[in-house]
Amino acid sequence: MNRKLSATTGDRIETEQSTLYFHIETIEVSRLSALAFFEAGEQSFAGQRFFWQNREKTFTLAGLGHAQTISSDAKEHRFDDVEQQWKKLTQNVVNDENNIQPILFGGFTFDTENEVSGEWTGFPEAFFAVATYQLVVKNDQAYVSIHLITDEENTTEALNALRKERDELIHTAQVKALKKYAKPQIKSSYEPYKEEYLESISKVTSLIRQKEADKVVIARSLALQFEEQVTSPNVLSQVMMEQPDSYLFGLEEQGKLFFGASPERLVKVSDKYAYSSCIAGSIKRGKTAEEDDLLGQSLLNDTKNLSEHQYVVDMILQTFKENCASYQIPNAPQLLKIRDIQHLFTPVEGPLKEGATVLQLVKTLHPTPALGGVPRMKAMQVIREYEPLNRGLYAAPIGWLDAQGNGEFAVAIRSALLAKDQAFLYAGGGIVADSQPSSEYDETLVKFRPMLRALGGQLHE
Ligand SMILES: C=C(O[C@H]1C=CC=C(C(=O)O)[C@@H]1O)C(=O)O
Ligand SMILES: [Mg+2]
Repeated sequence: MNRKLSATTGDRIETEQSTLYFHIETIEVSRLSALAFFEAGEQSFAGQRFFWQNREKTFTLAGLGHAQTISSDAKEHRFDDVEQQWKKLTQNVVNDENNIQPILFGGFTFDTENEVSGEWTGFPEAFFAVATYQLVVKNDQAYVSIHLITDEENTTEALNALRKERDELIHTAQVKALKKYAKPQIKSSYEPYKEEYLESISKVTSLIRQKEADKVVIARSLALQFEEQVTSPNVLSQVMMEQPDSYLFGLEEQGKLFFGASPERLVKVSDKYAYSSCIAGSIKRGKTAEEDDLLGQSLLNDTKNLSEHQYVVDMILQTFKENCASYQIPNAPQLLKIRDIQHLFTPVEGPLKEGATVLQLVKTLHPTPALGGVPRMKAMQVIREYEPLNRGLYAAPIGWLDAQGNGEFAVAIRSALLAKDQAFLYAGGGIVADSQPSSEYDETLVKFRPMLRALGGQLHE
């Protein structure tokens, strides 16, 4: 039985031009798979959906349709712009008894100065949405909210139509459940600018040896052509089955799906307490438990990887020192093992100072030296000069926030852009003074694996 939890009569939103009303109605639903709900929107909402699950699998979010979108092309001010627009929209939204409230989900681009055209052309520098139908699954409870933002005062008819559609979506998700998808069939694949990439690693390494920068992350892409168009629920269901220890995300925009399985938290804020993770330095998984352990031990003692890692720790720690009343950080990295790769990992946490918000932390942290480099501005210039790629949303913050100041952003790595019958996969690595082109190339192959497997690719050793 679905239980009605709460409904608002329409919170007023005063803007310069008009008065808007934000209607929210939430029901609790027994048994609902978030991915089946996402799939139920295939007919009516393809292109206007999102999906998110945290690493711990304790919070899952699916959104169908756009009650409102917030986008920004305000360059480096895009973080503030999104924050202000969201504050305005939720100025009168109050918390309901189960702490279910409207969520804003979306992502930022990696670099607003990148003008390389290609698969990302048309994407705004920040793109966020409040779903018309929002599903939140937490503590094993599922909640579906209707969001209606309108300037009409009389909304009885519109709300009734939305309720009817909501019930159909829930019914479809519960009765049909999730399809068993066959893996996509790849017709061909190629590695754009492979030679340029290898050359860029040598050049960037020599720049670093000449002390022009300390560390720069260089990325590349892998392009796939499929036999047929591939759908969003198909790839998300593959990723969900195959990548249990990662953040899972999918965001539809411009007729494409940006999706991935990232191990890396940029920042989480929960009840004014902040968490981040320093993740940099990598080695493959072993074929046996013994080999895996040996590889892990060698990573923990490898000077090149430890130096890649330390730049990230120093920068994130600095941000926590500035924004938190106190902080906690272990004094040596530990191993983070995910299906295809092991990383050096150092968690950081602390209570936020007054006035620090999740989006302000995202703004300050992006890009960490795990994705950009040190010094930040110099590294960005080097990336623009040597990387023939537009990263789009790859390596950038993706996640959600609510009106109460809670939220979580992952770094969108181990990710790909699905464009109908094509996909573009992205991977990079931290270049430091003693980097070698061939081993950096091999590291990107390992980092392509999660998305390549989900997309039906052959995984070579
Ligand atoms: C840039 C990526 O990974 C970063 C995160 C963890 C480890 C990294 C490394 O060891 O190079 C990278 O800094 C990527 O996966 O595309
Ligand atoms: Mg590396």
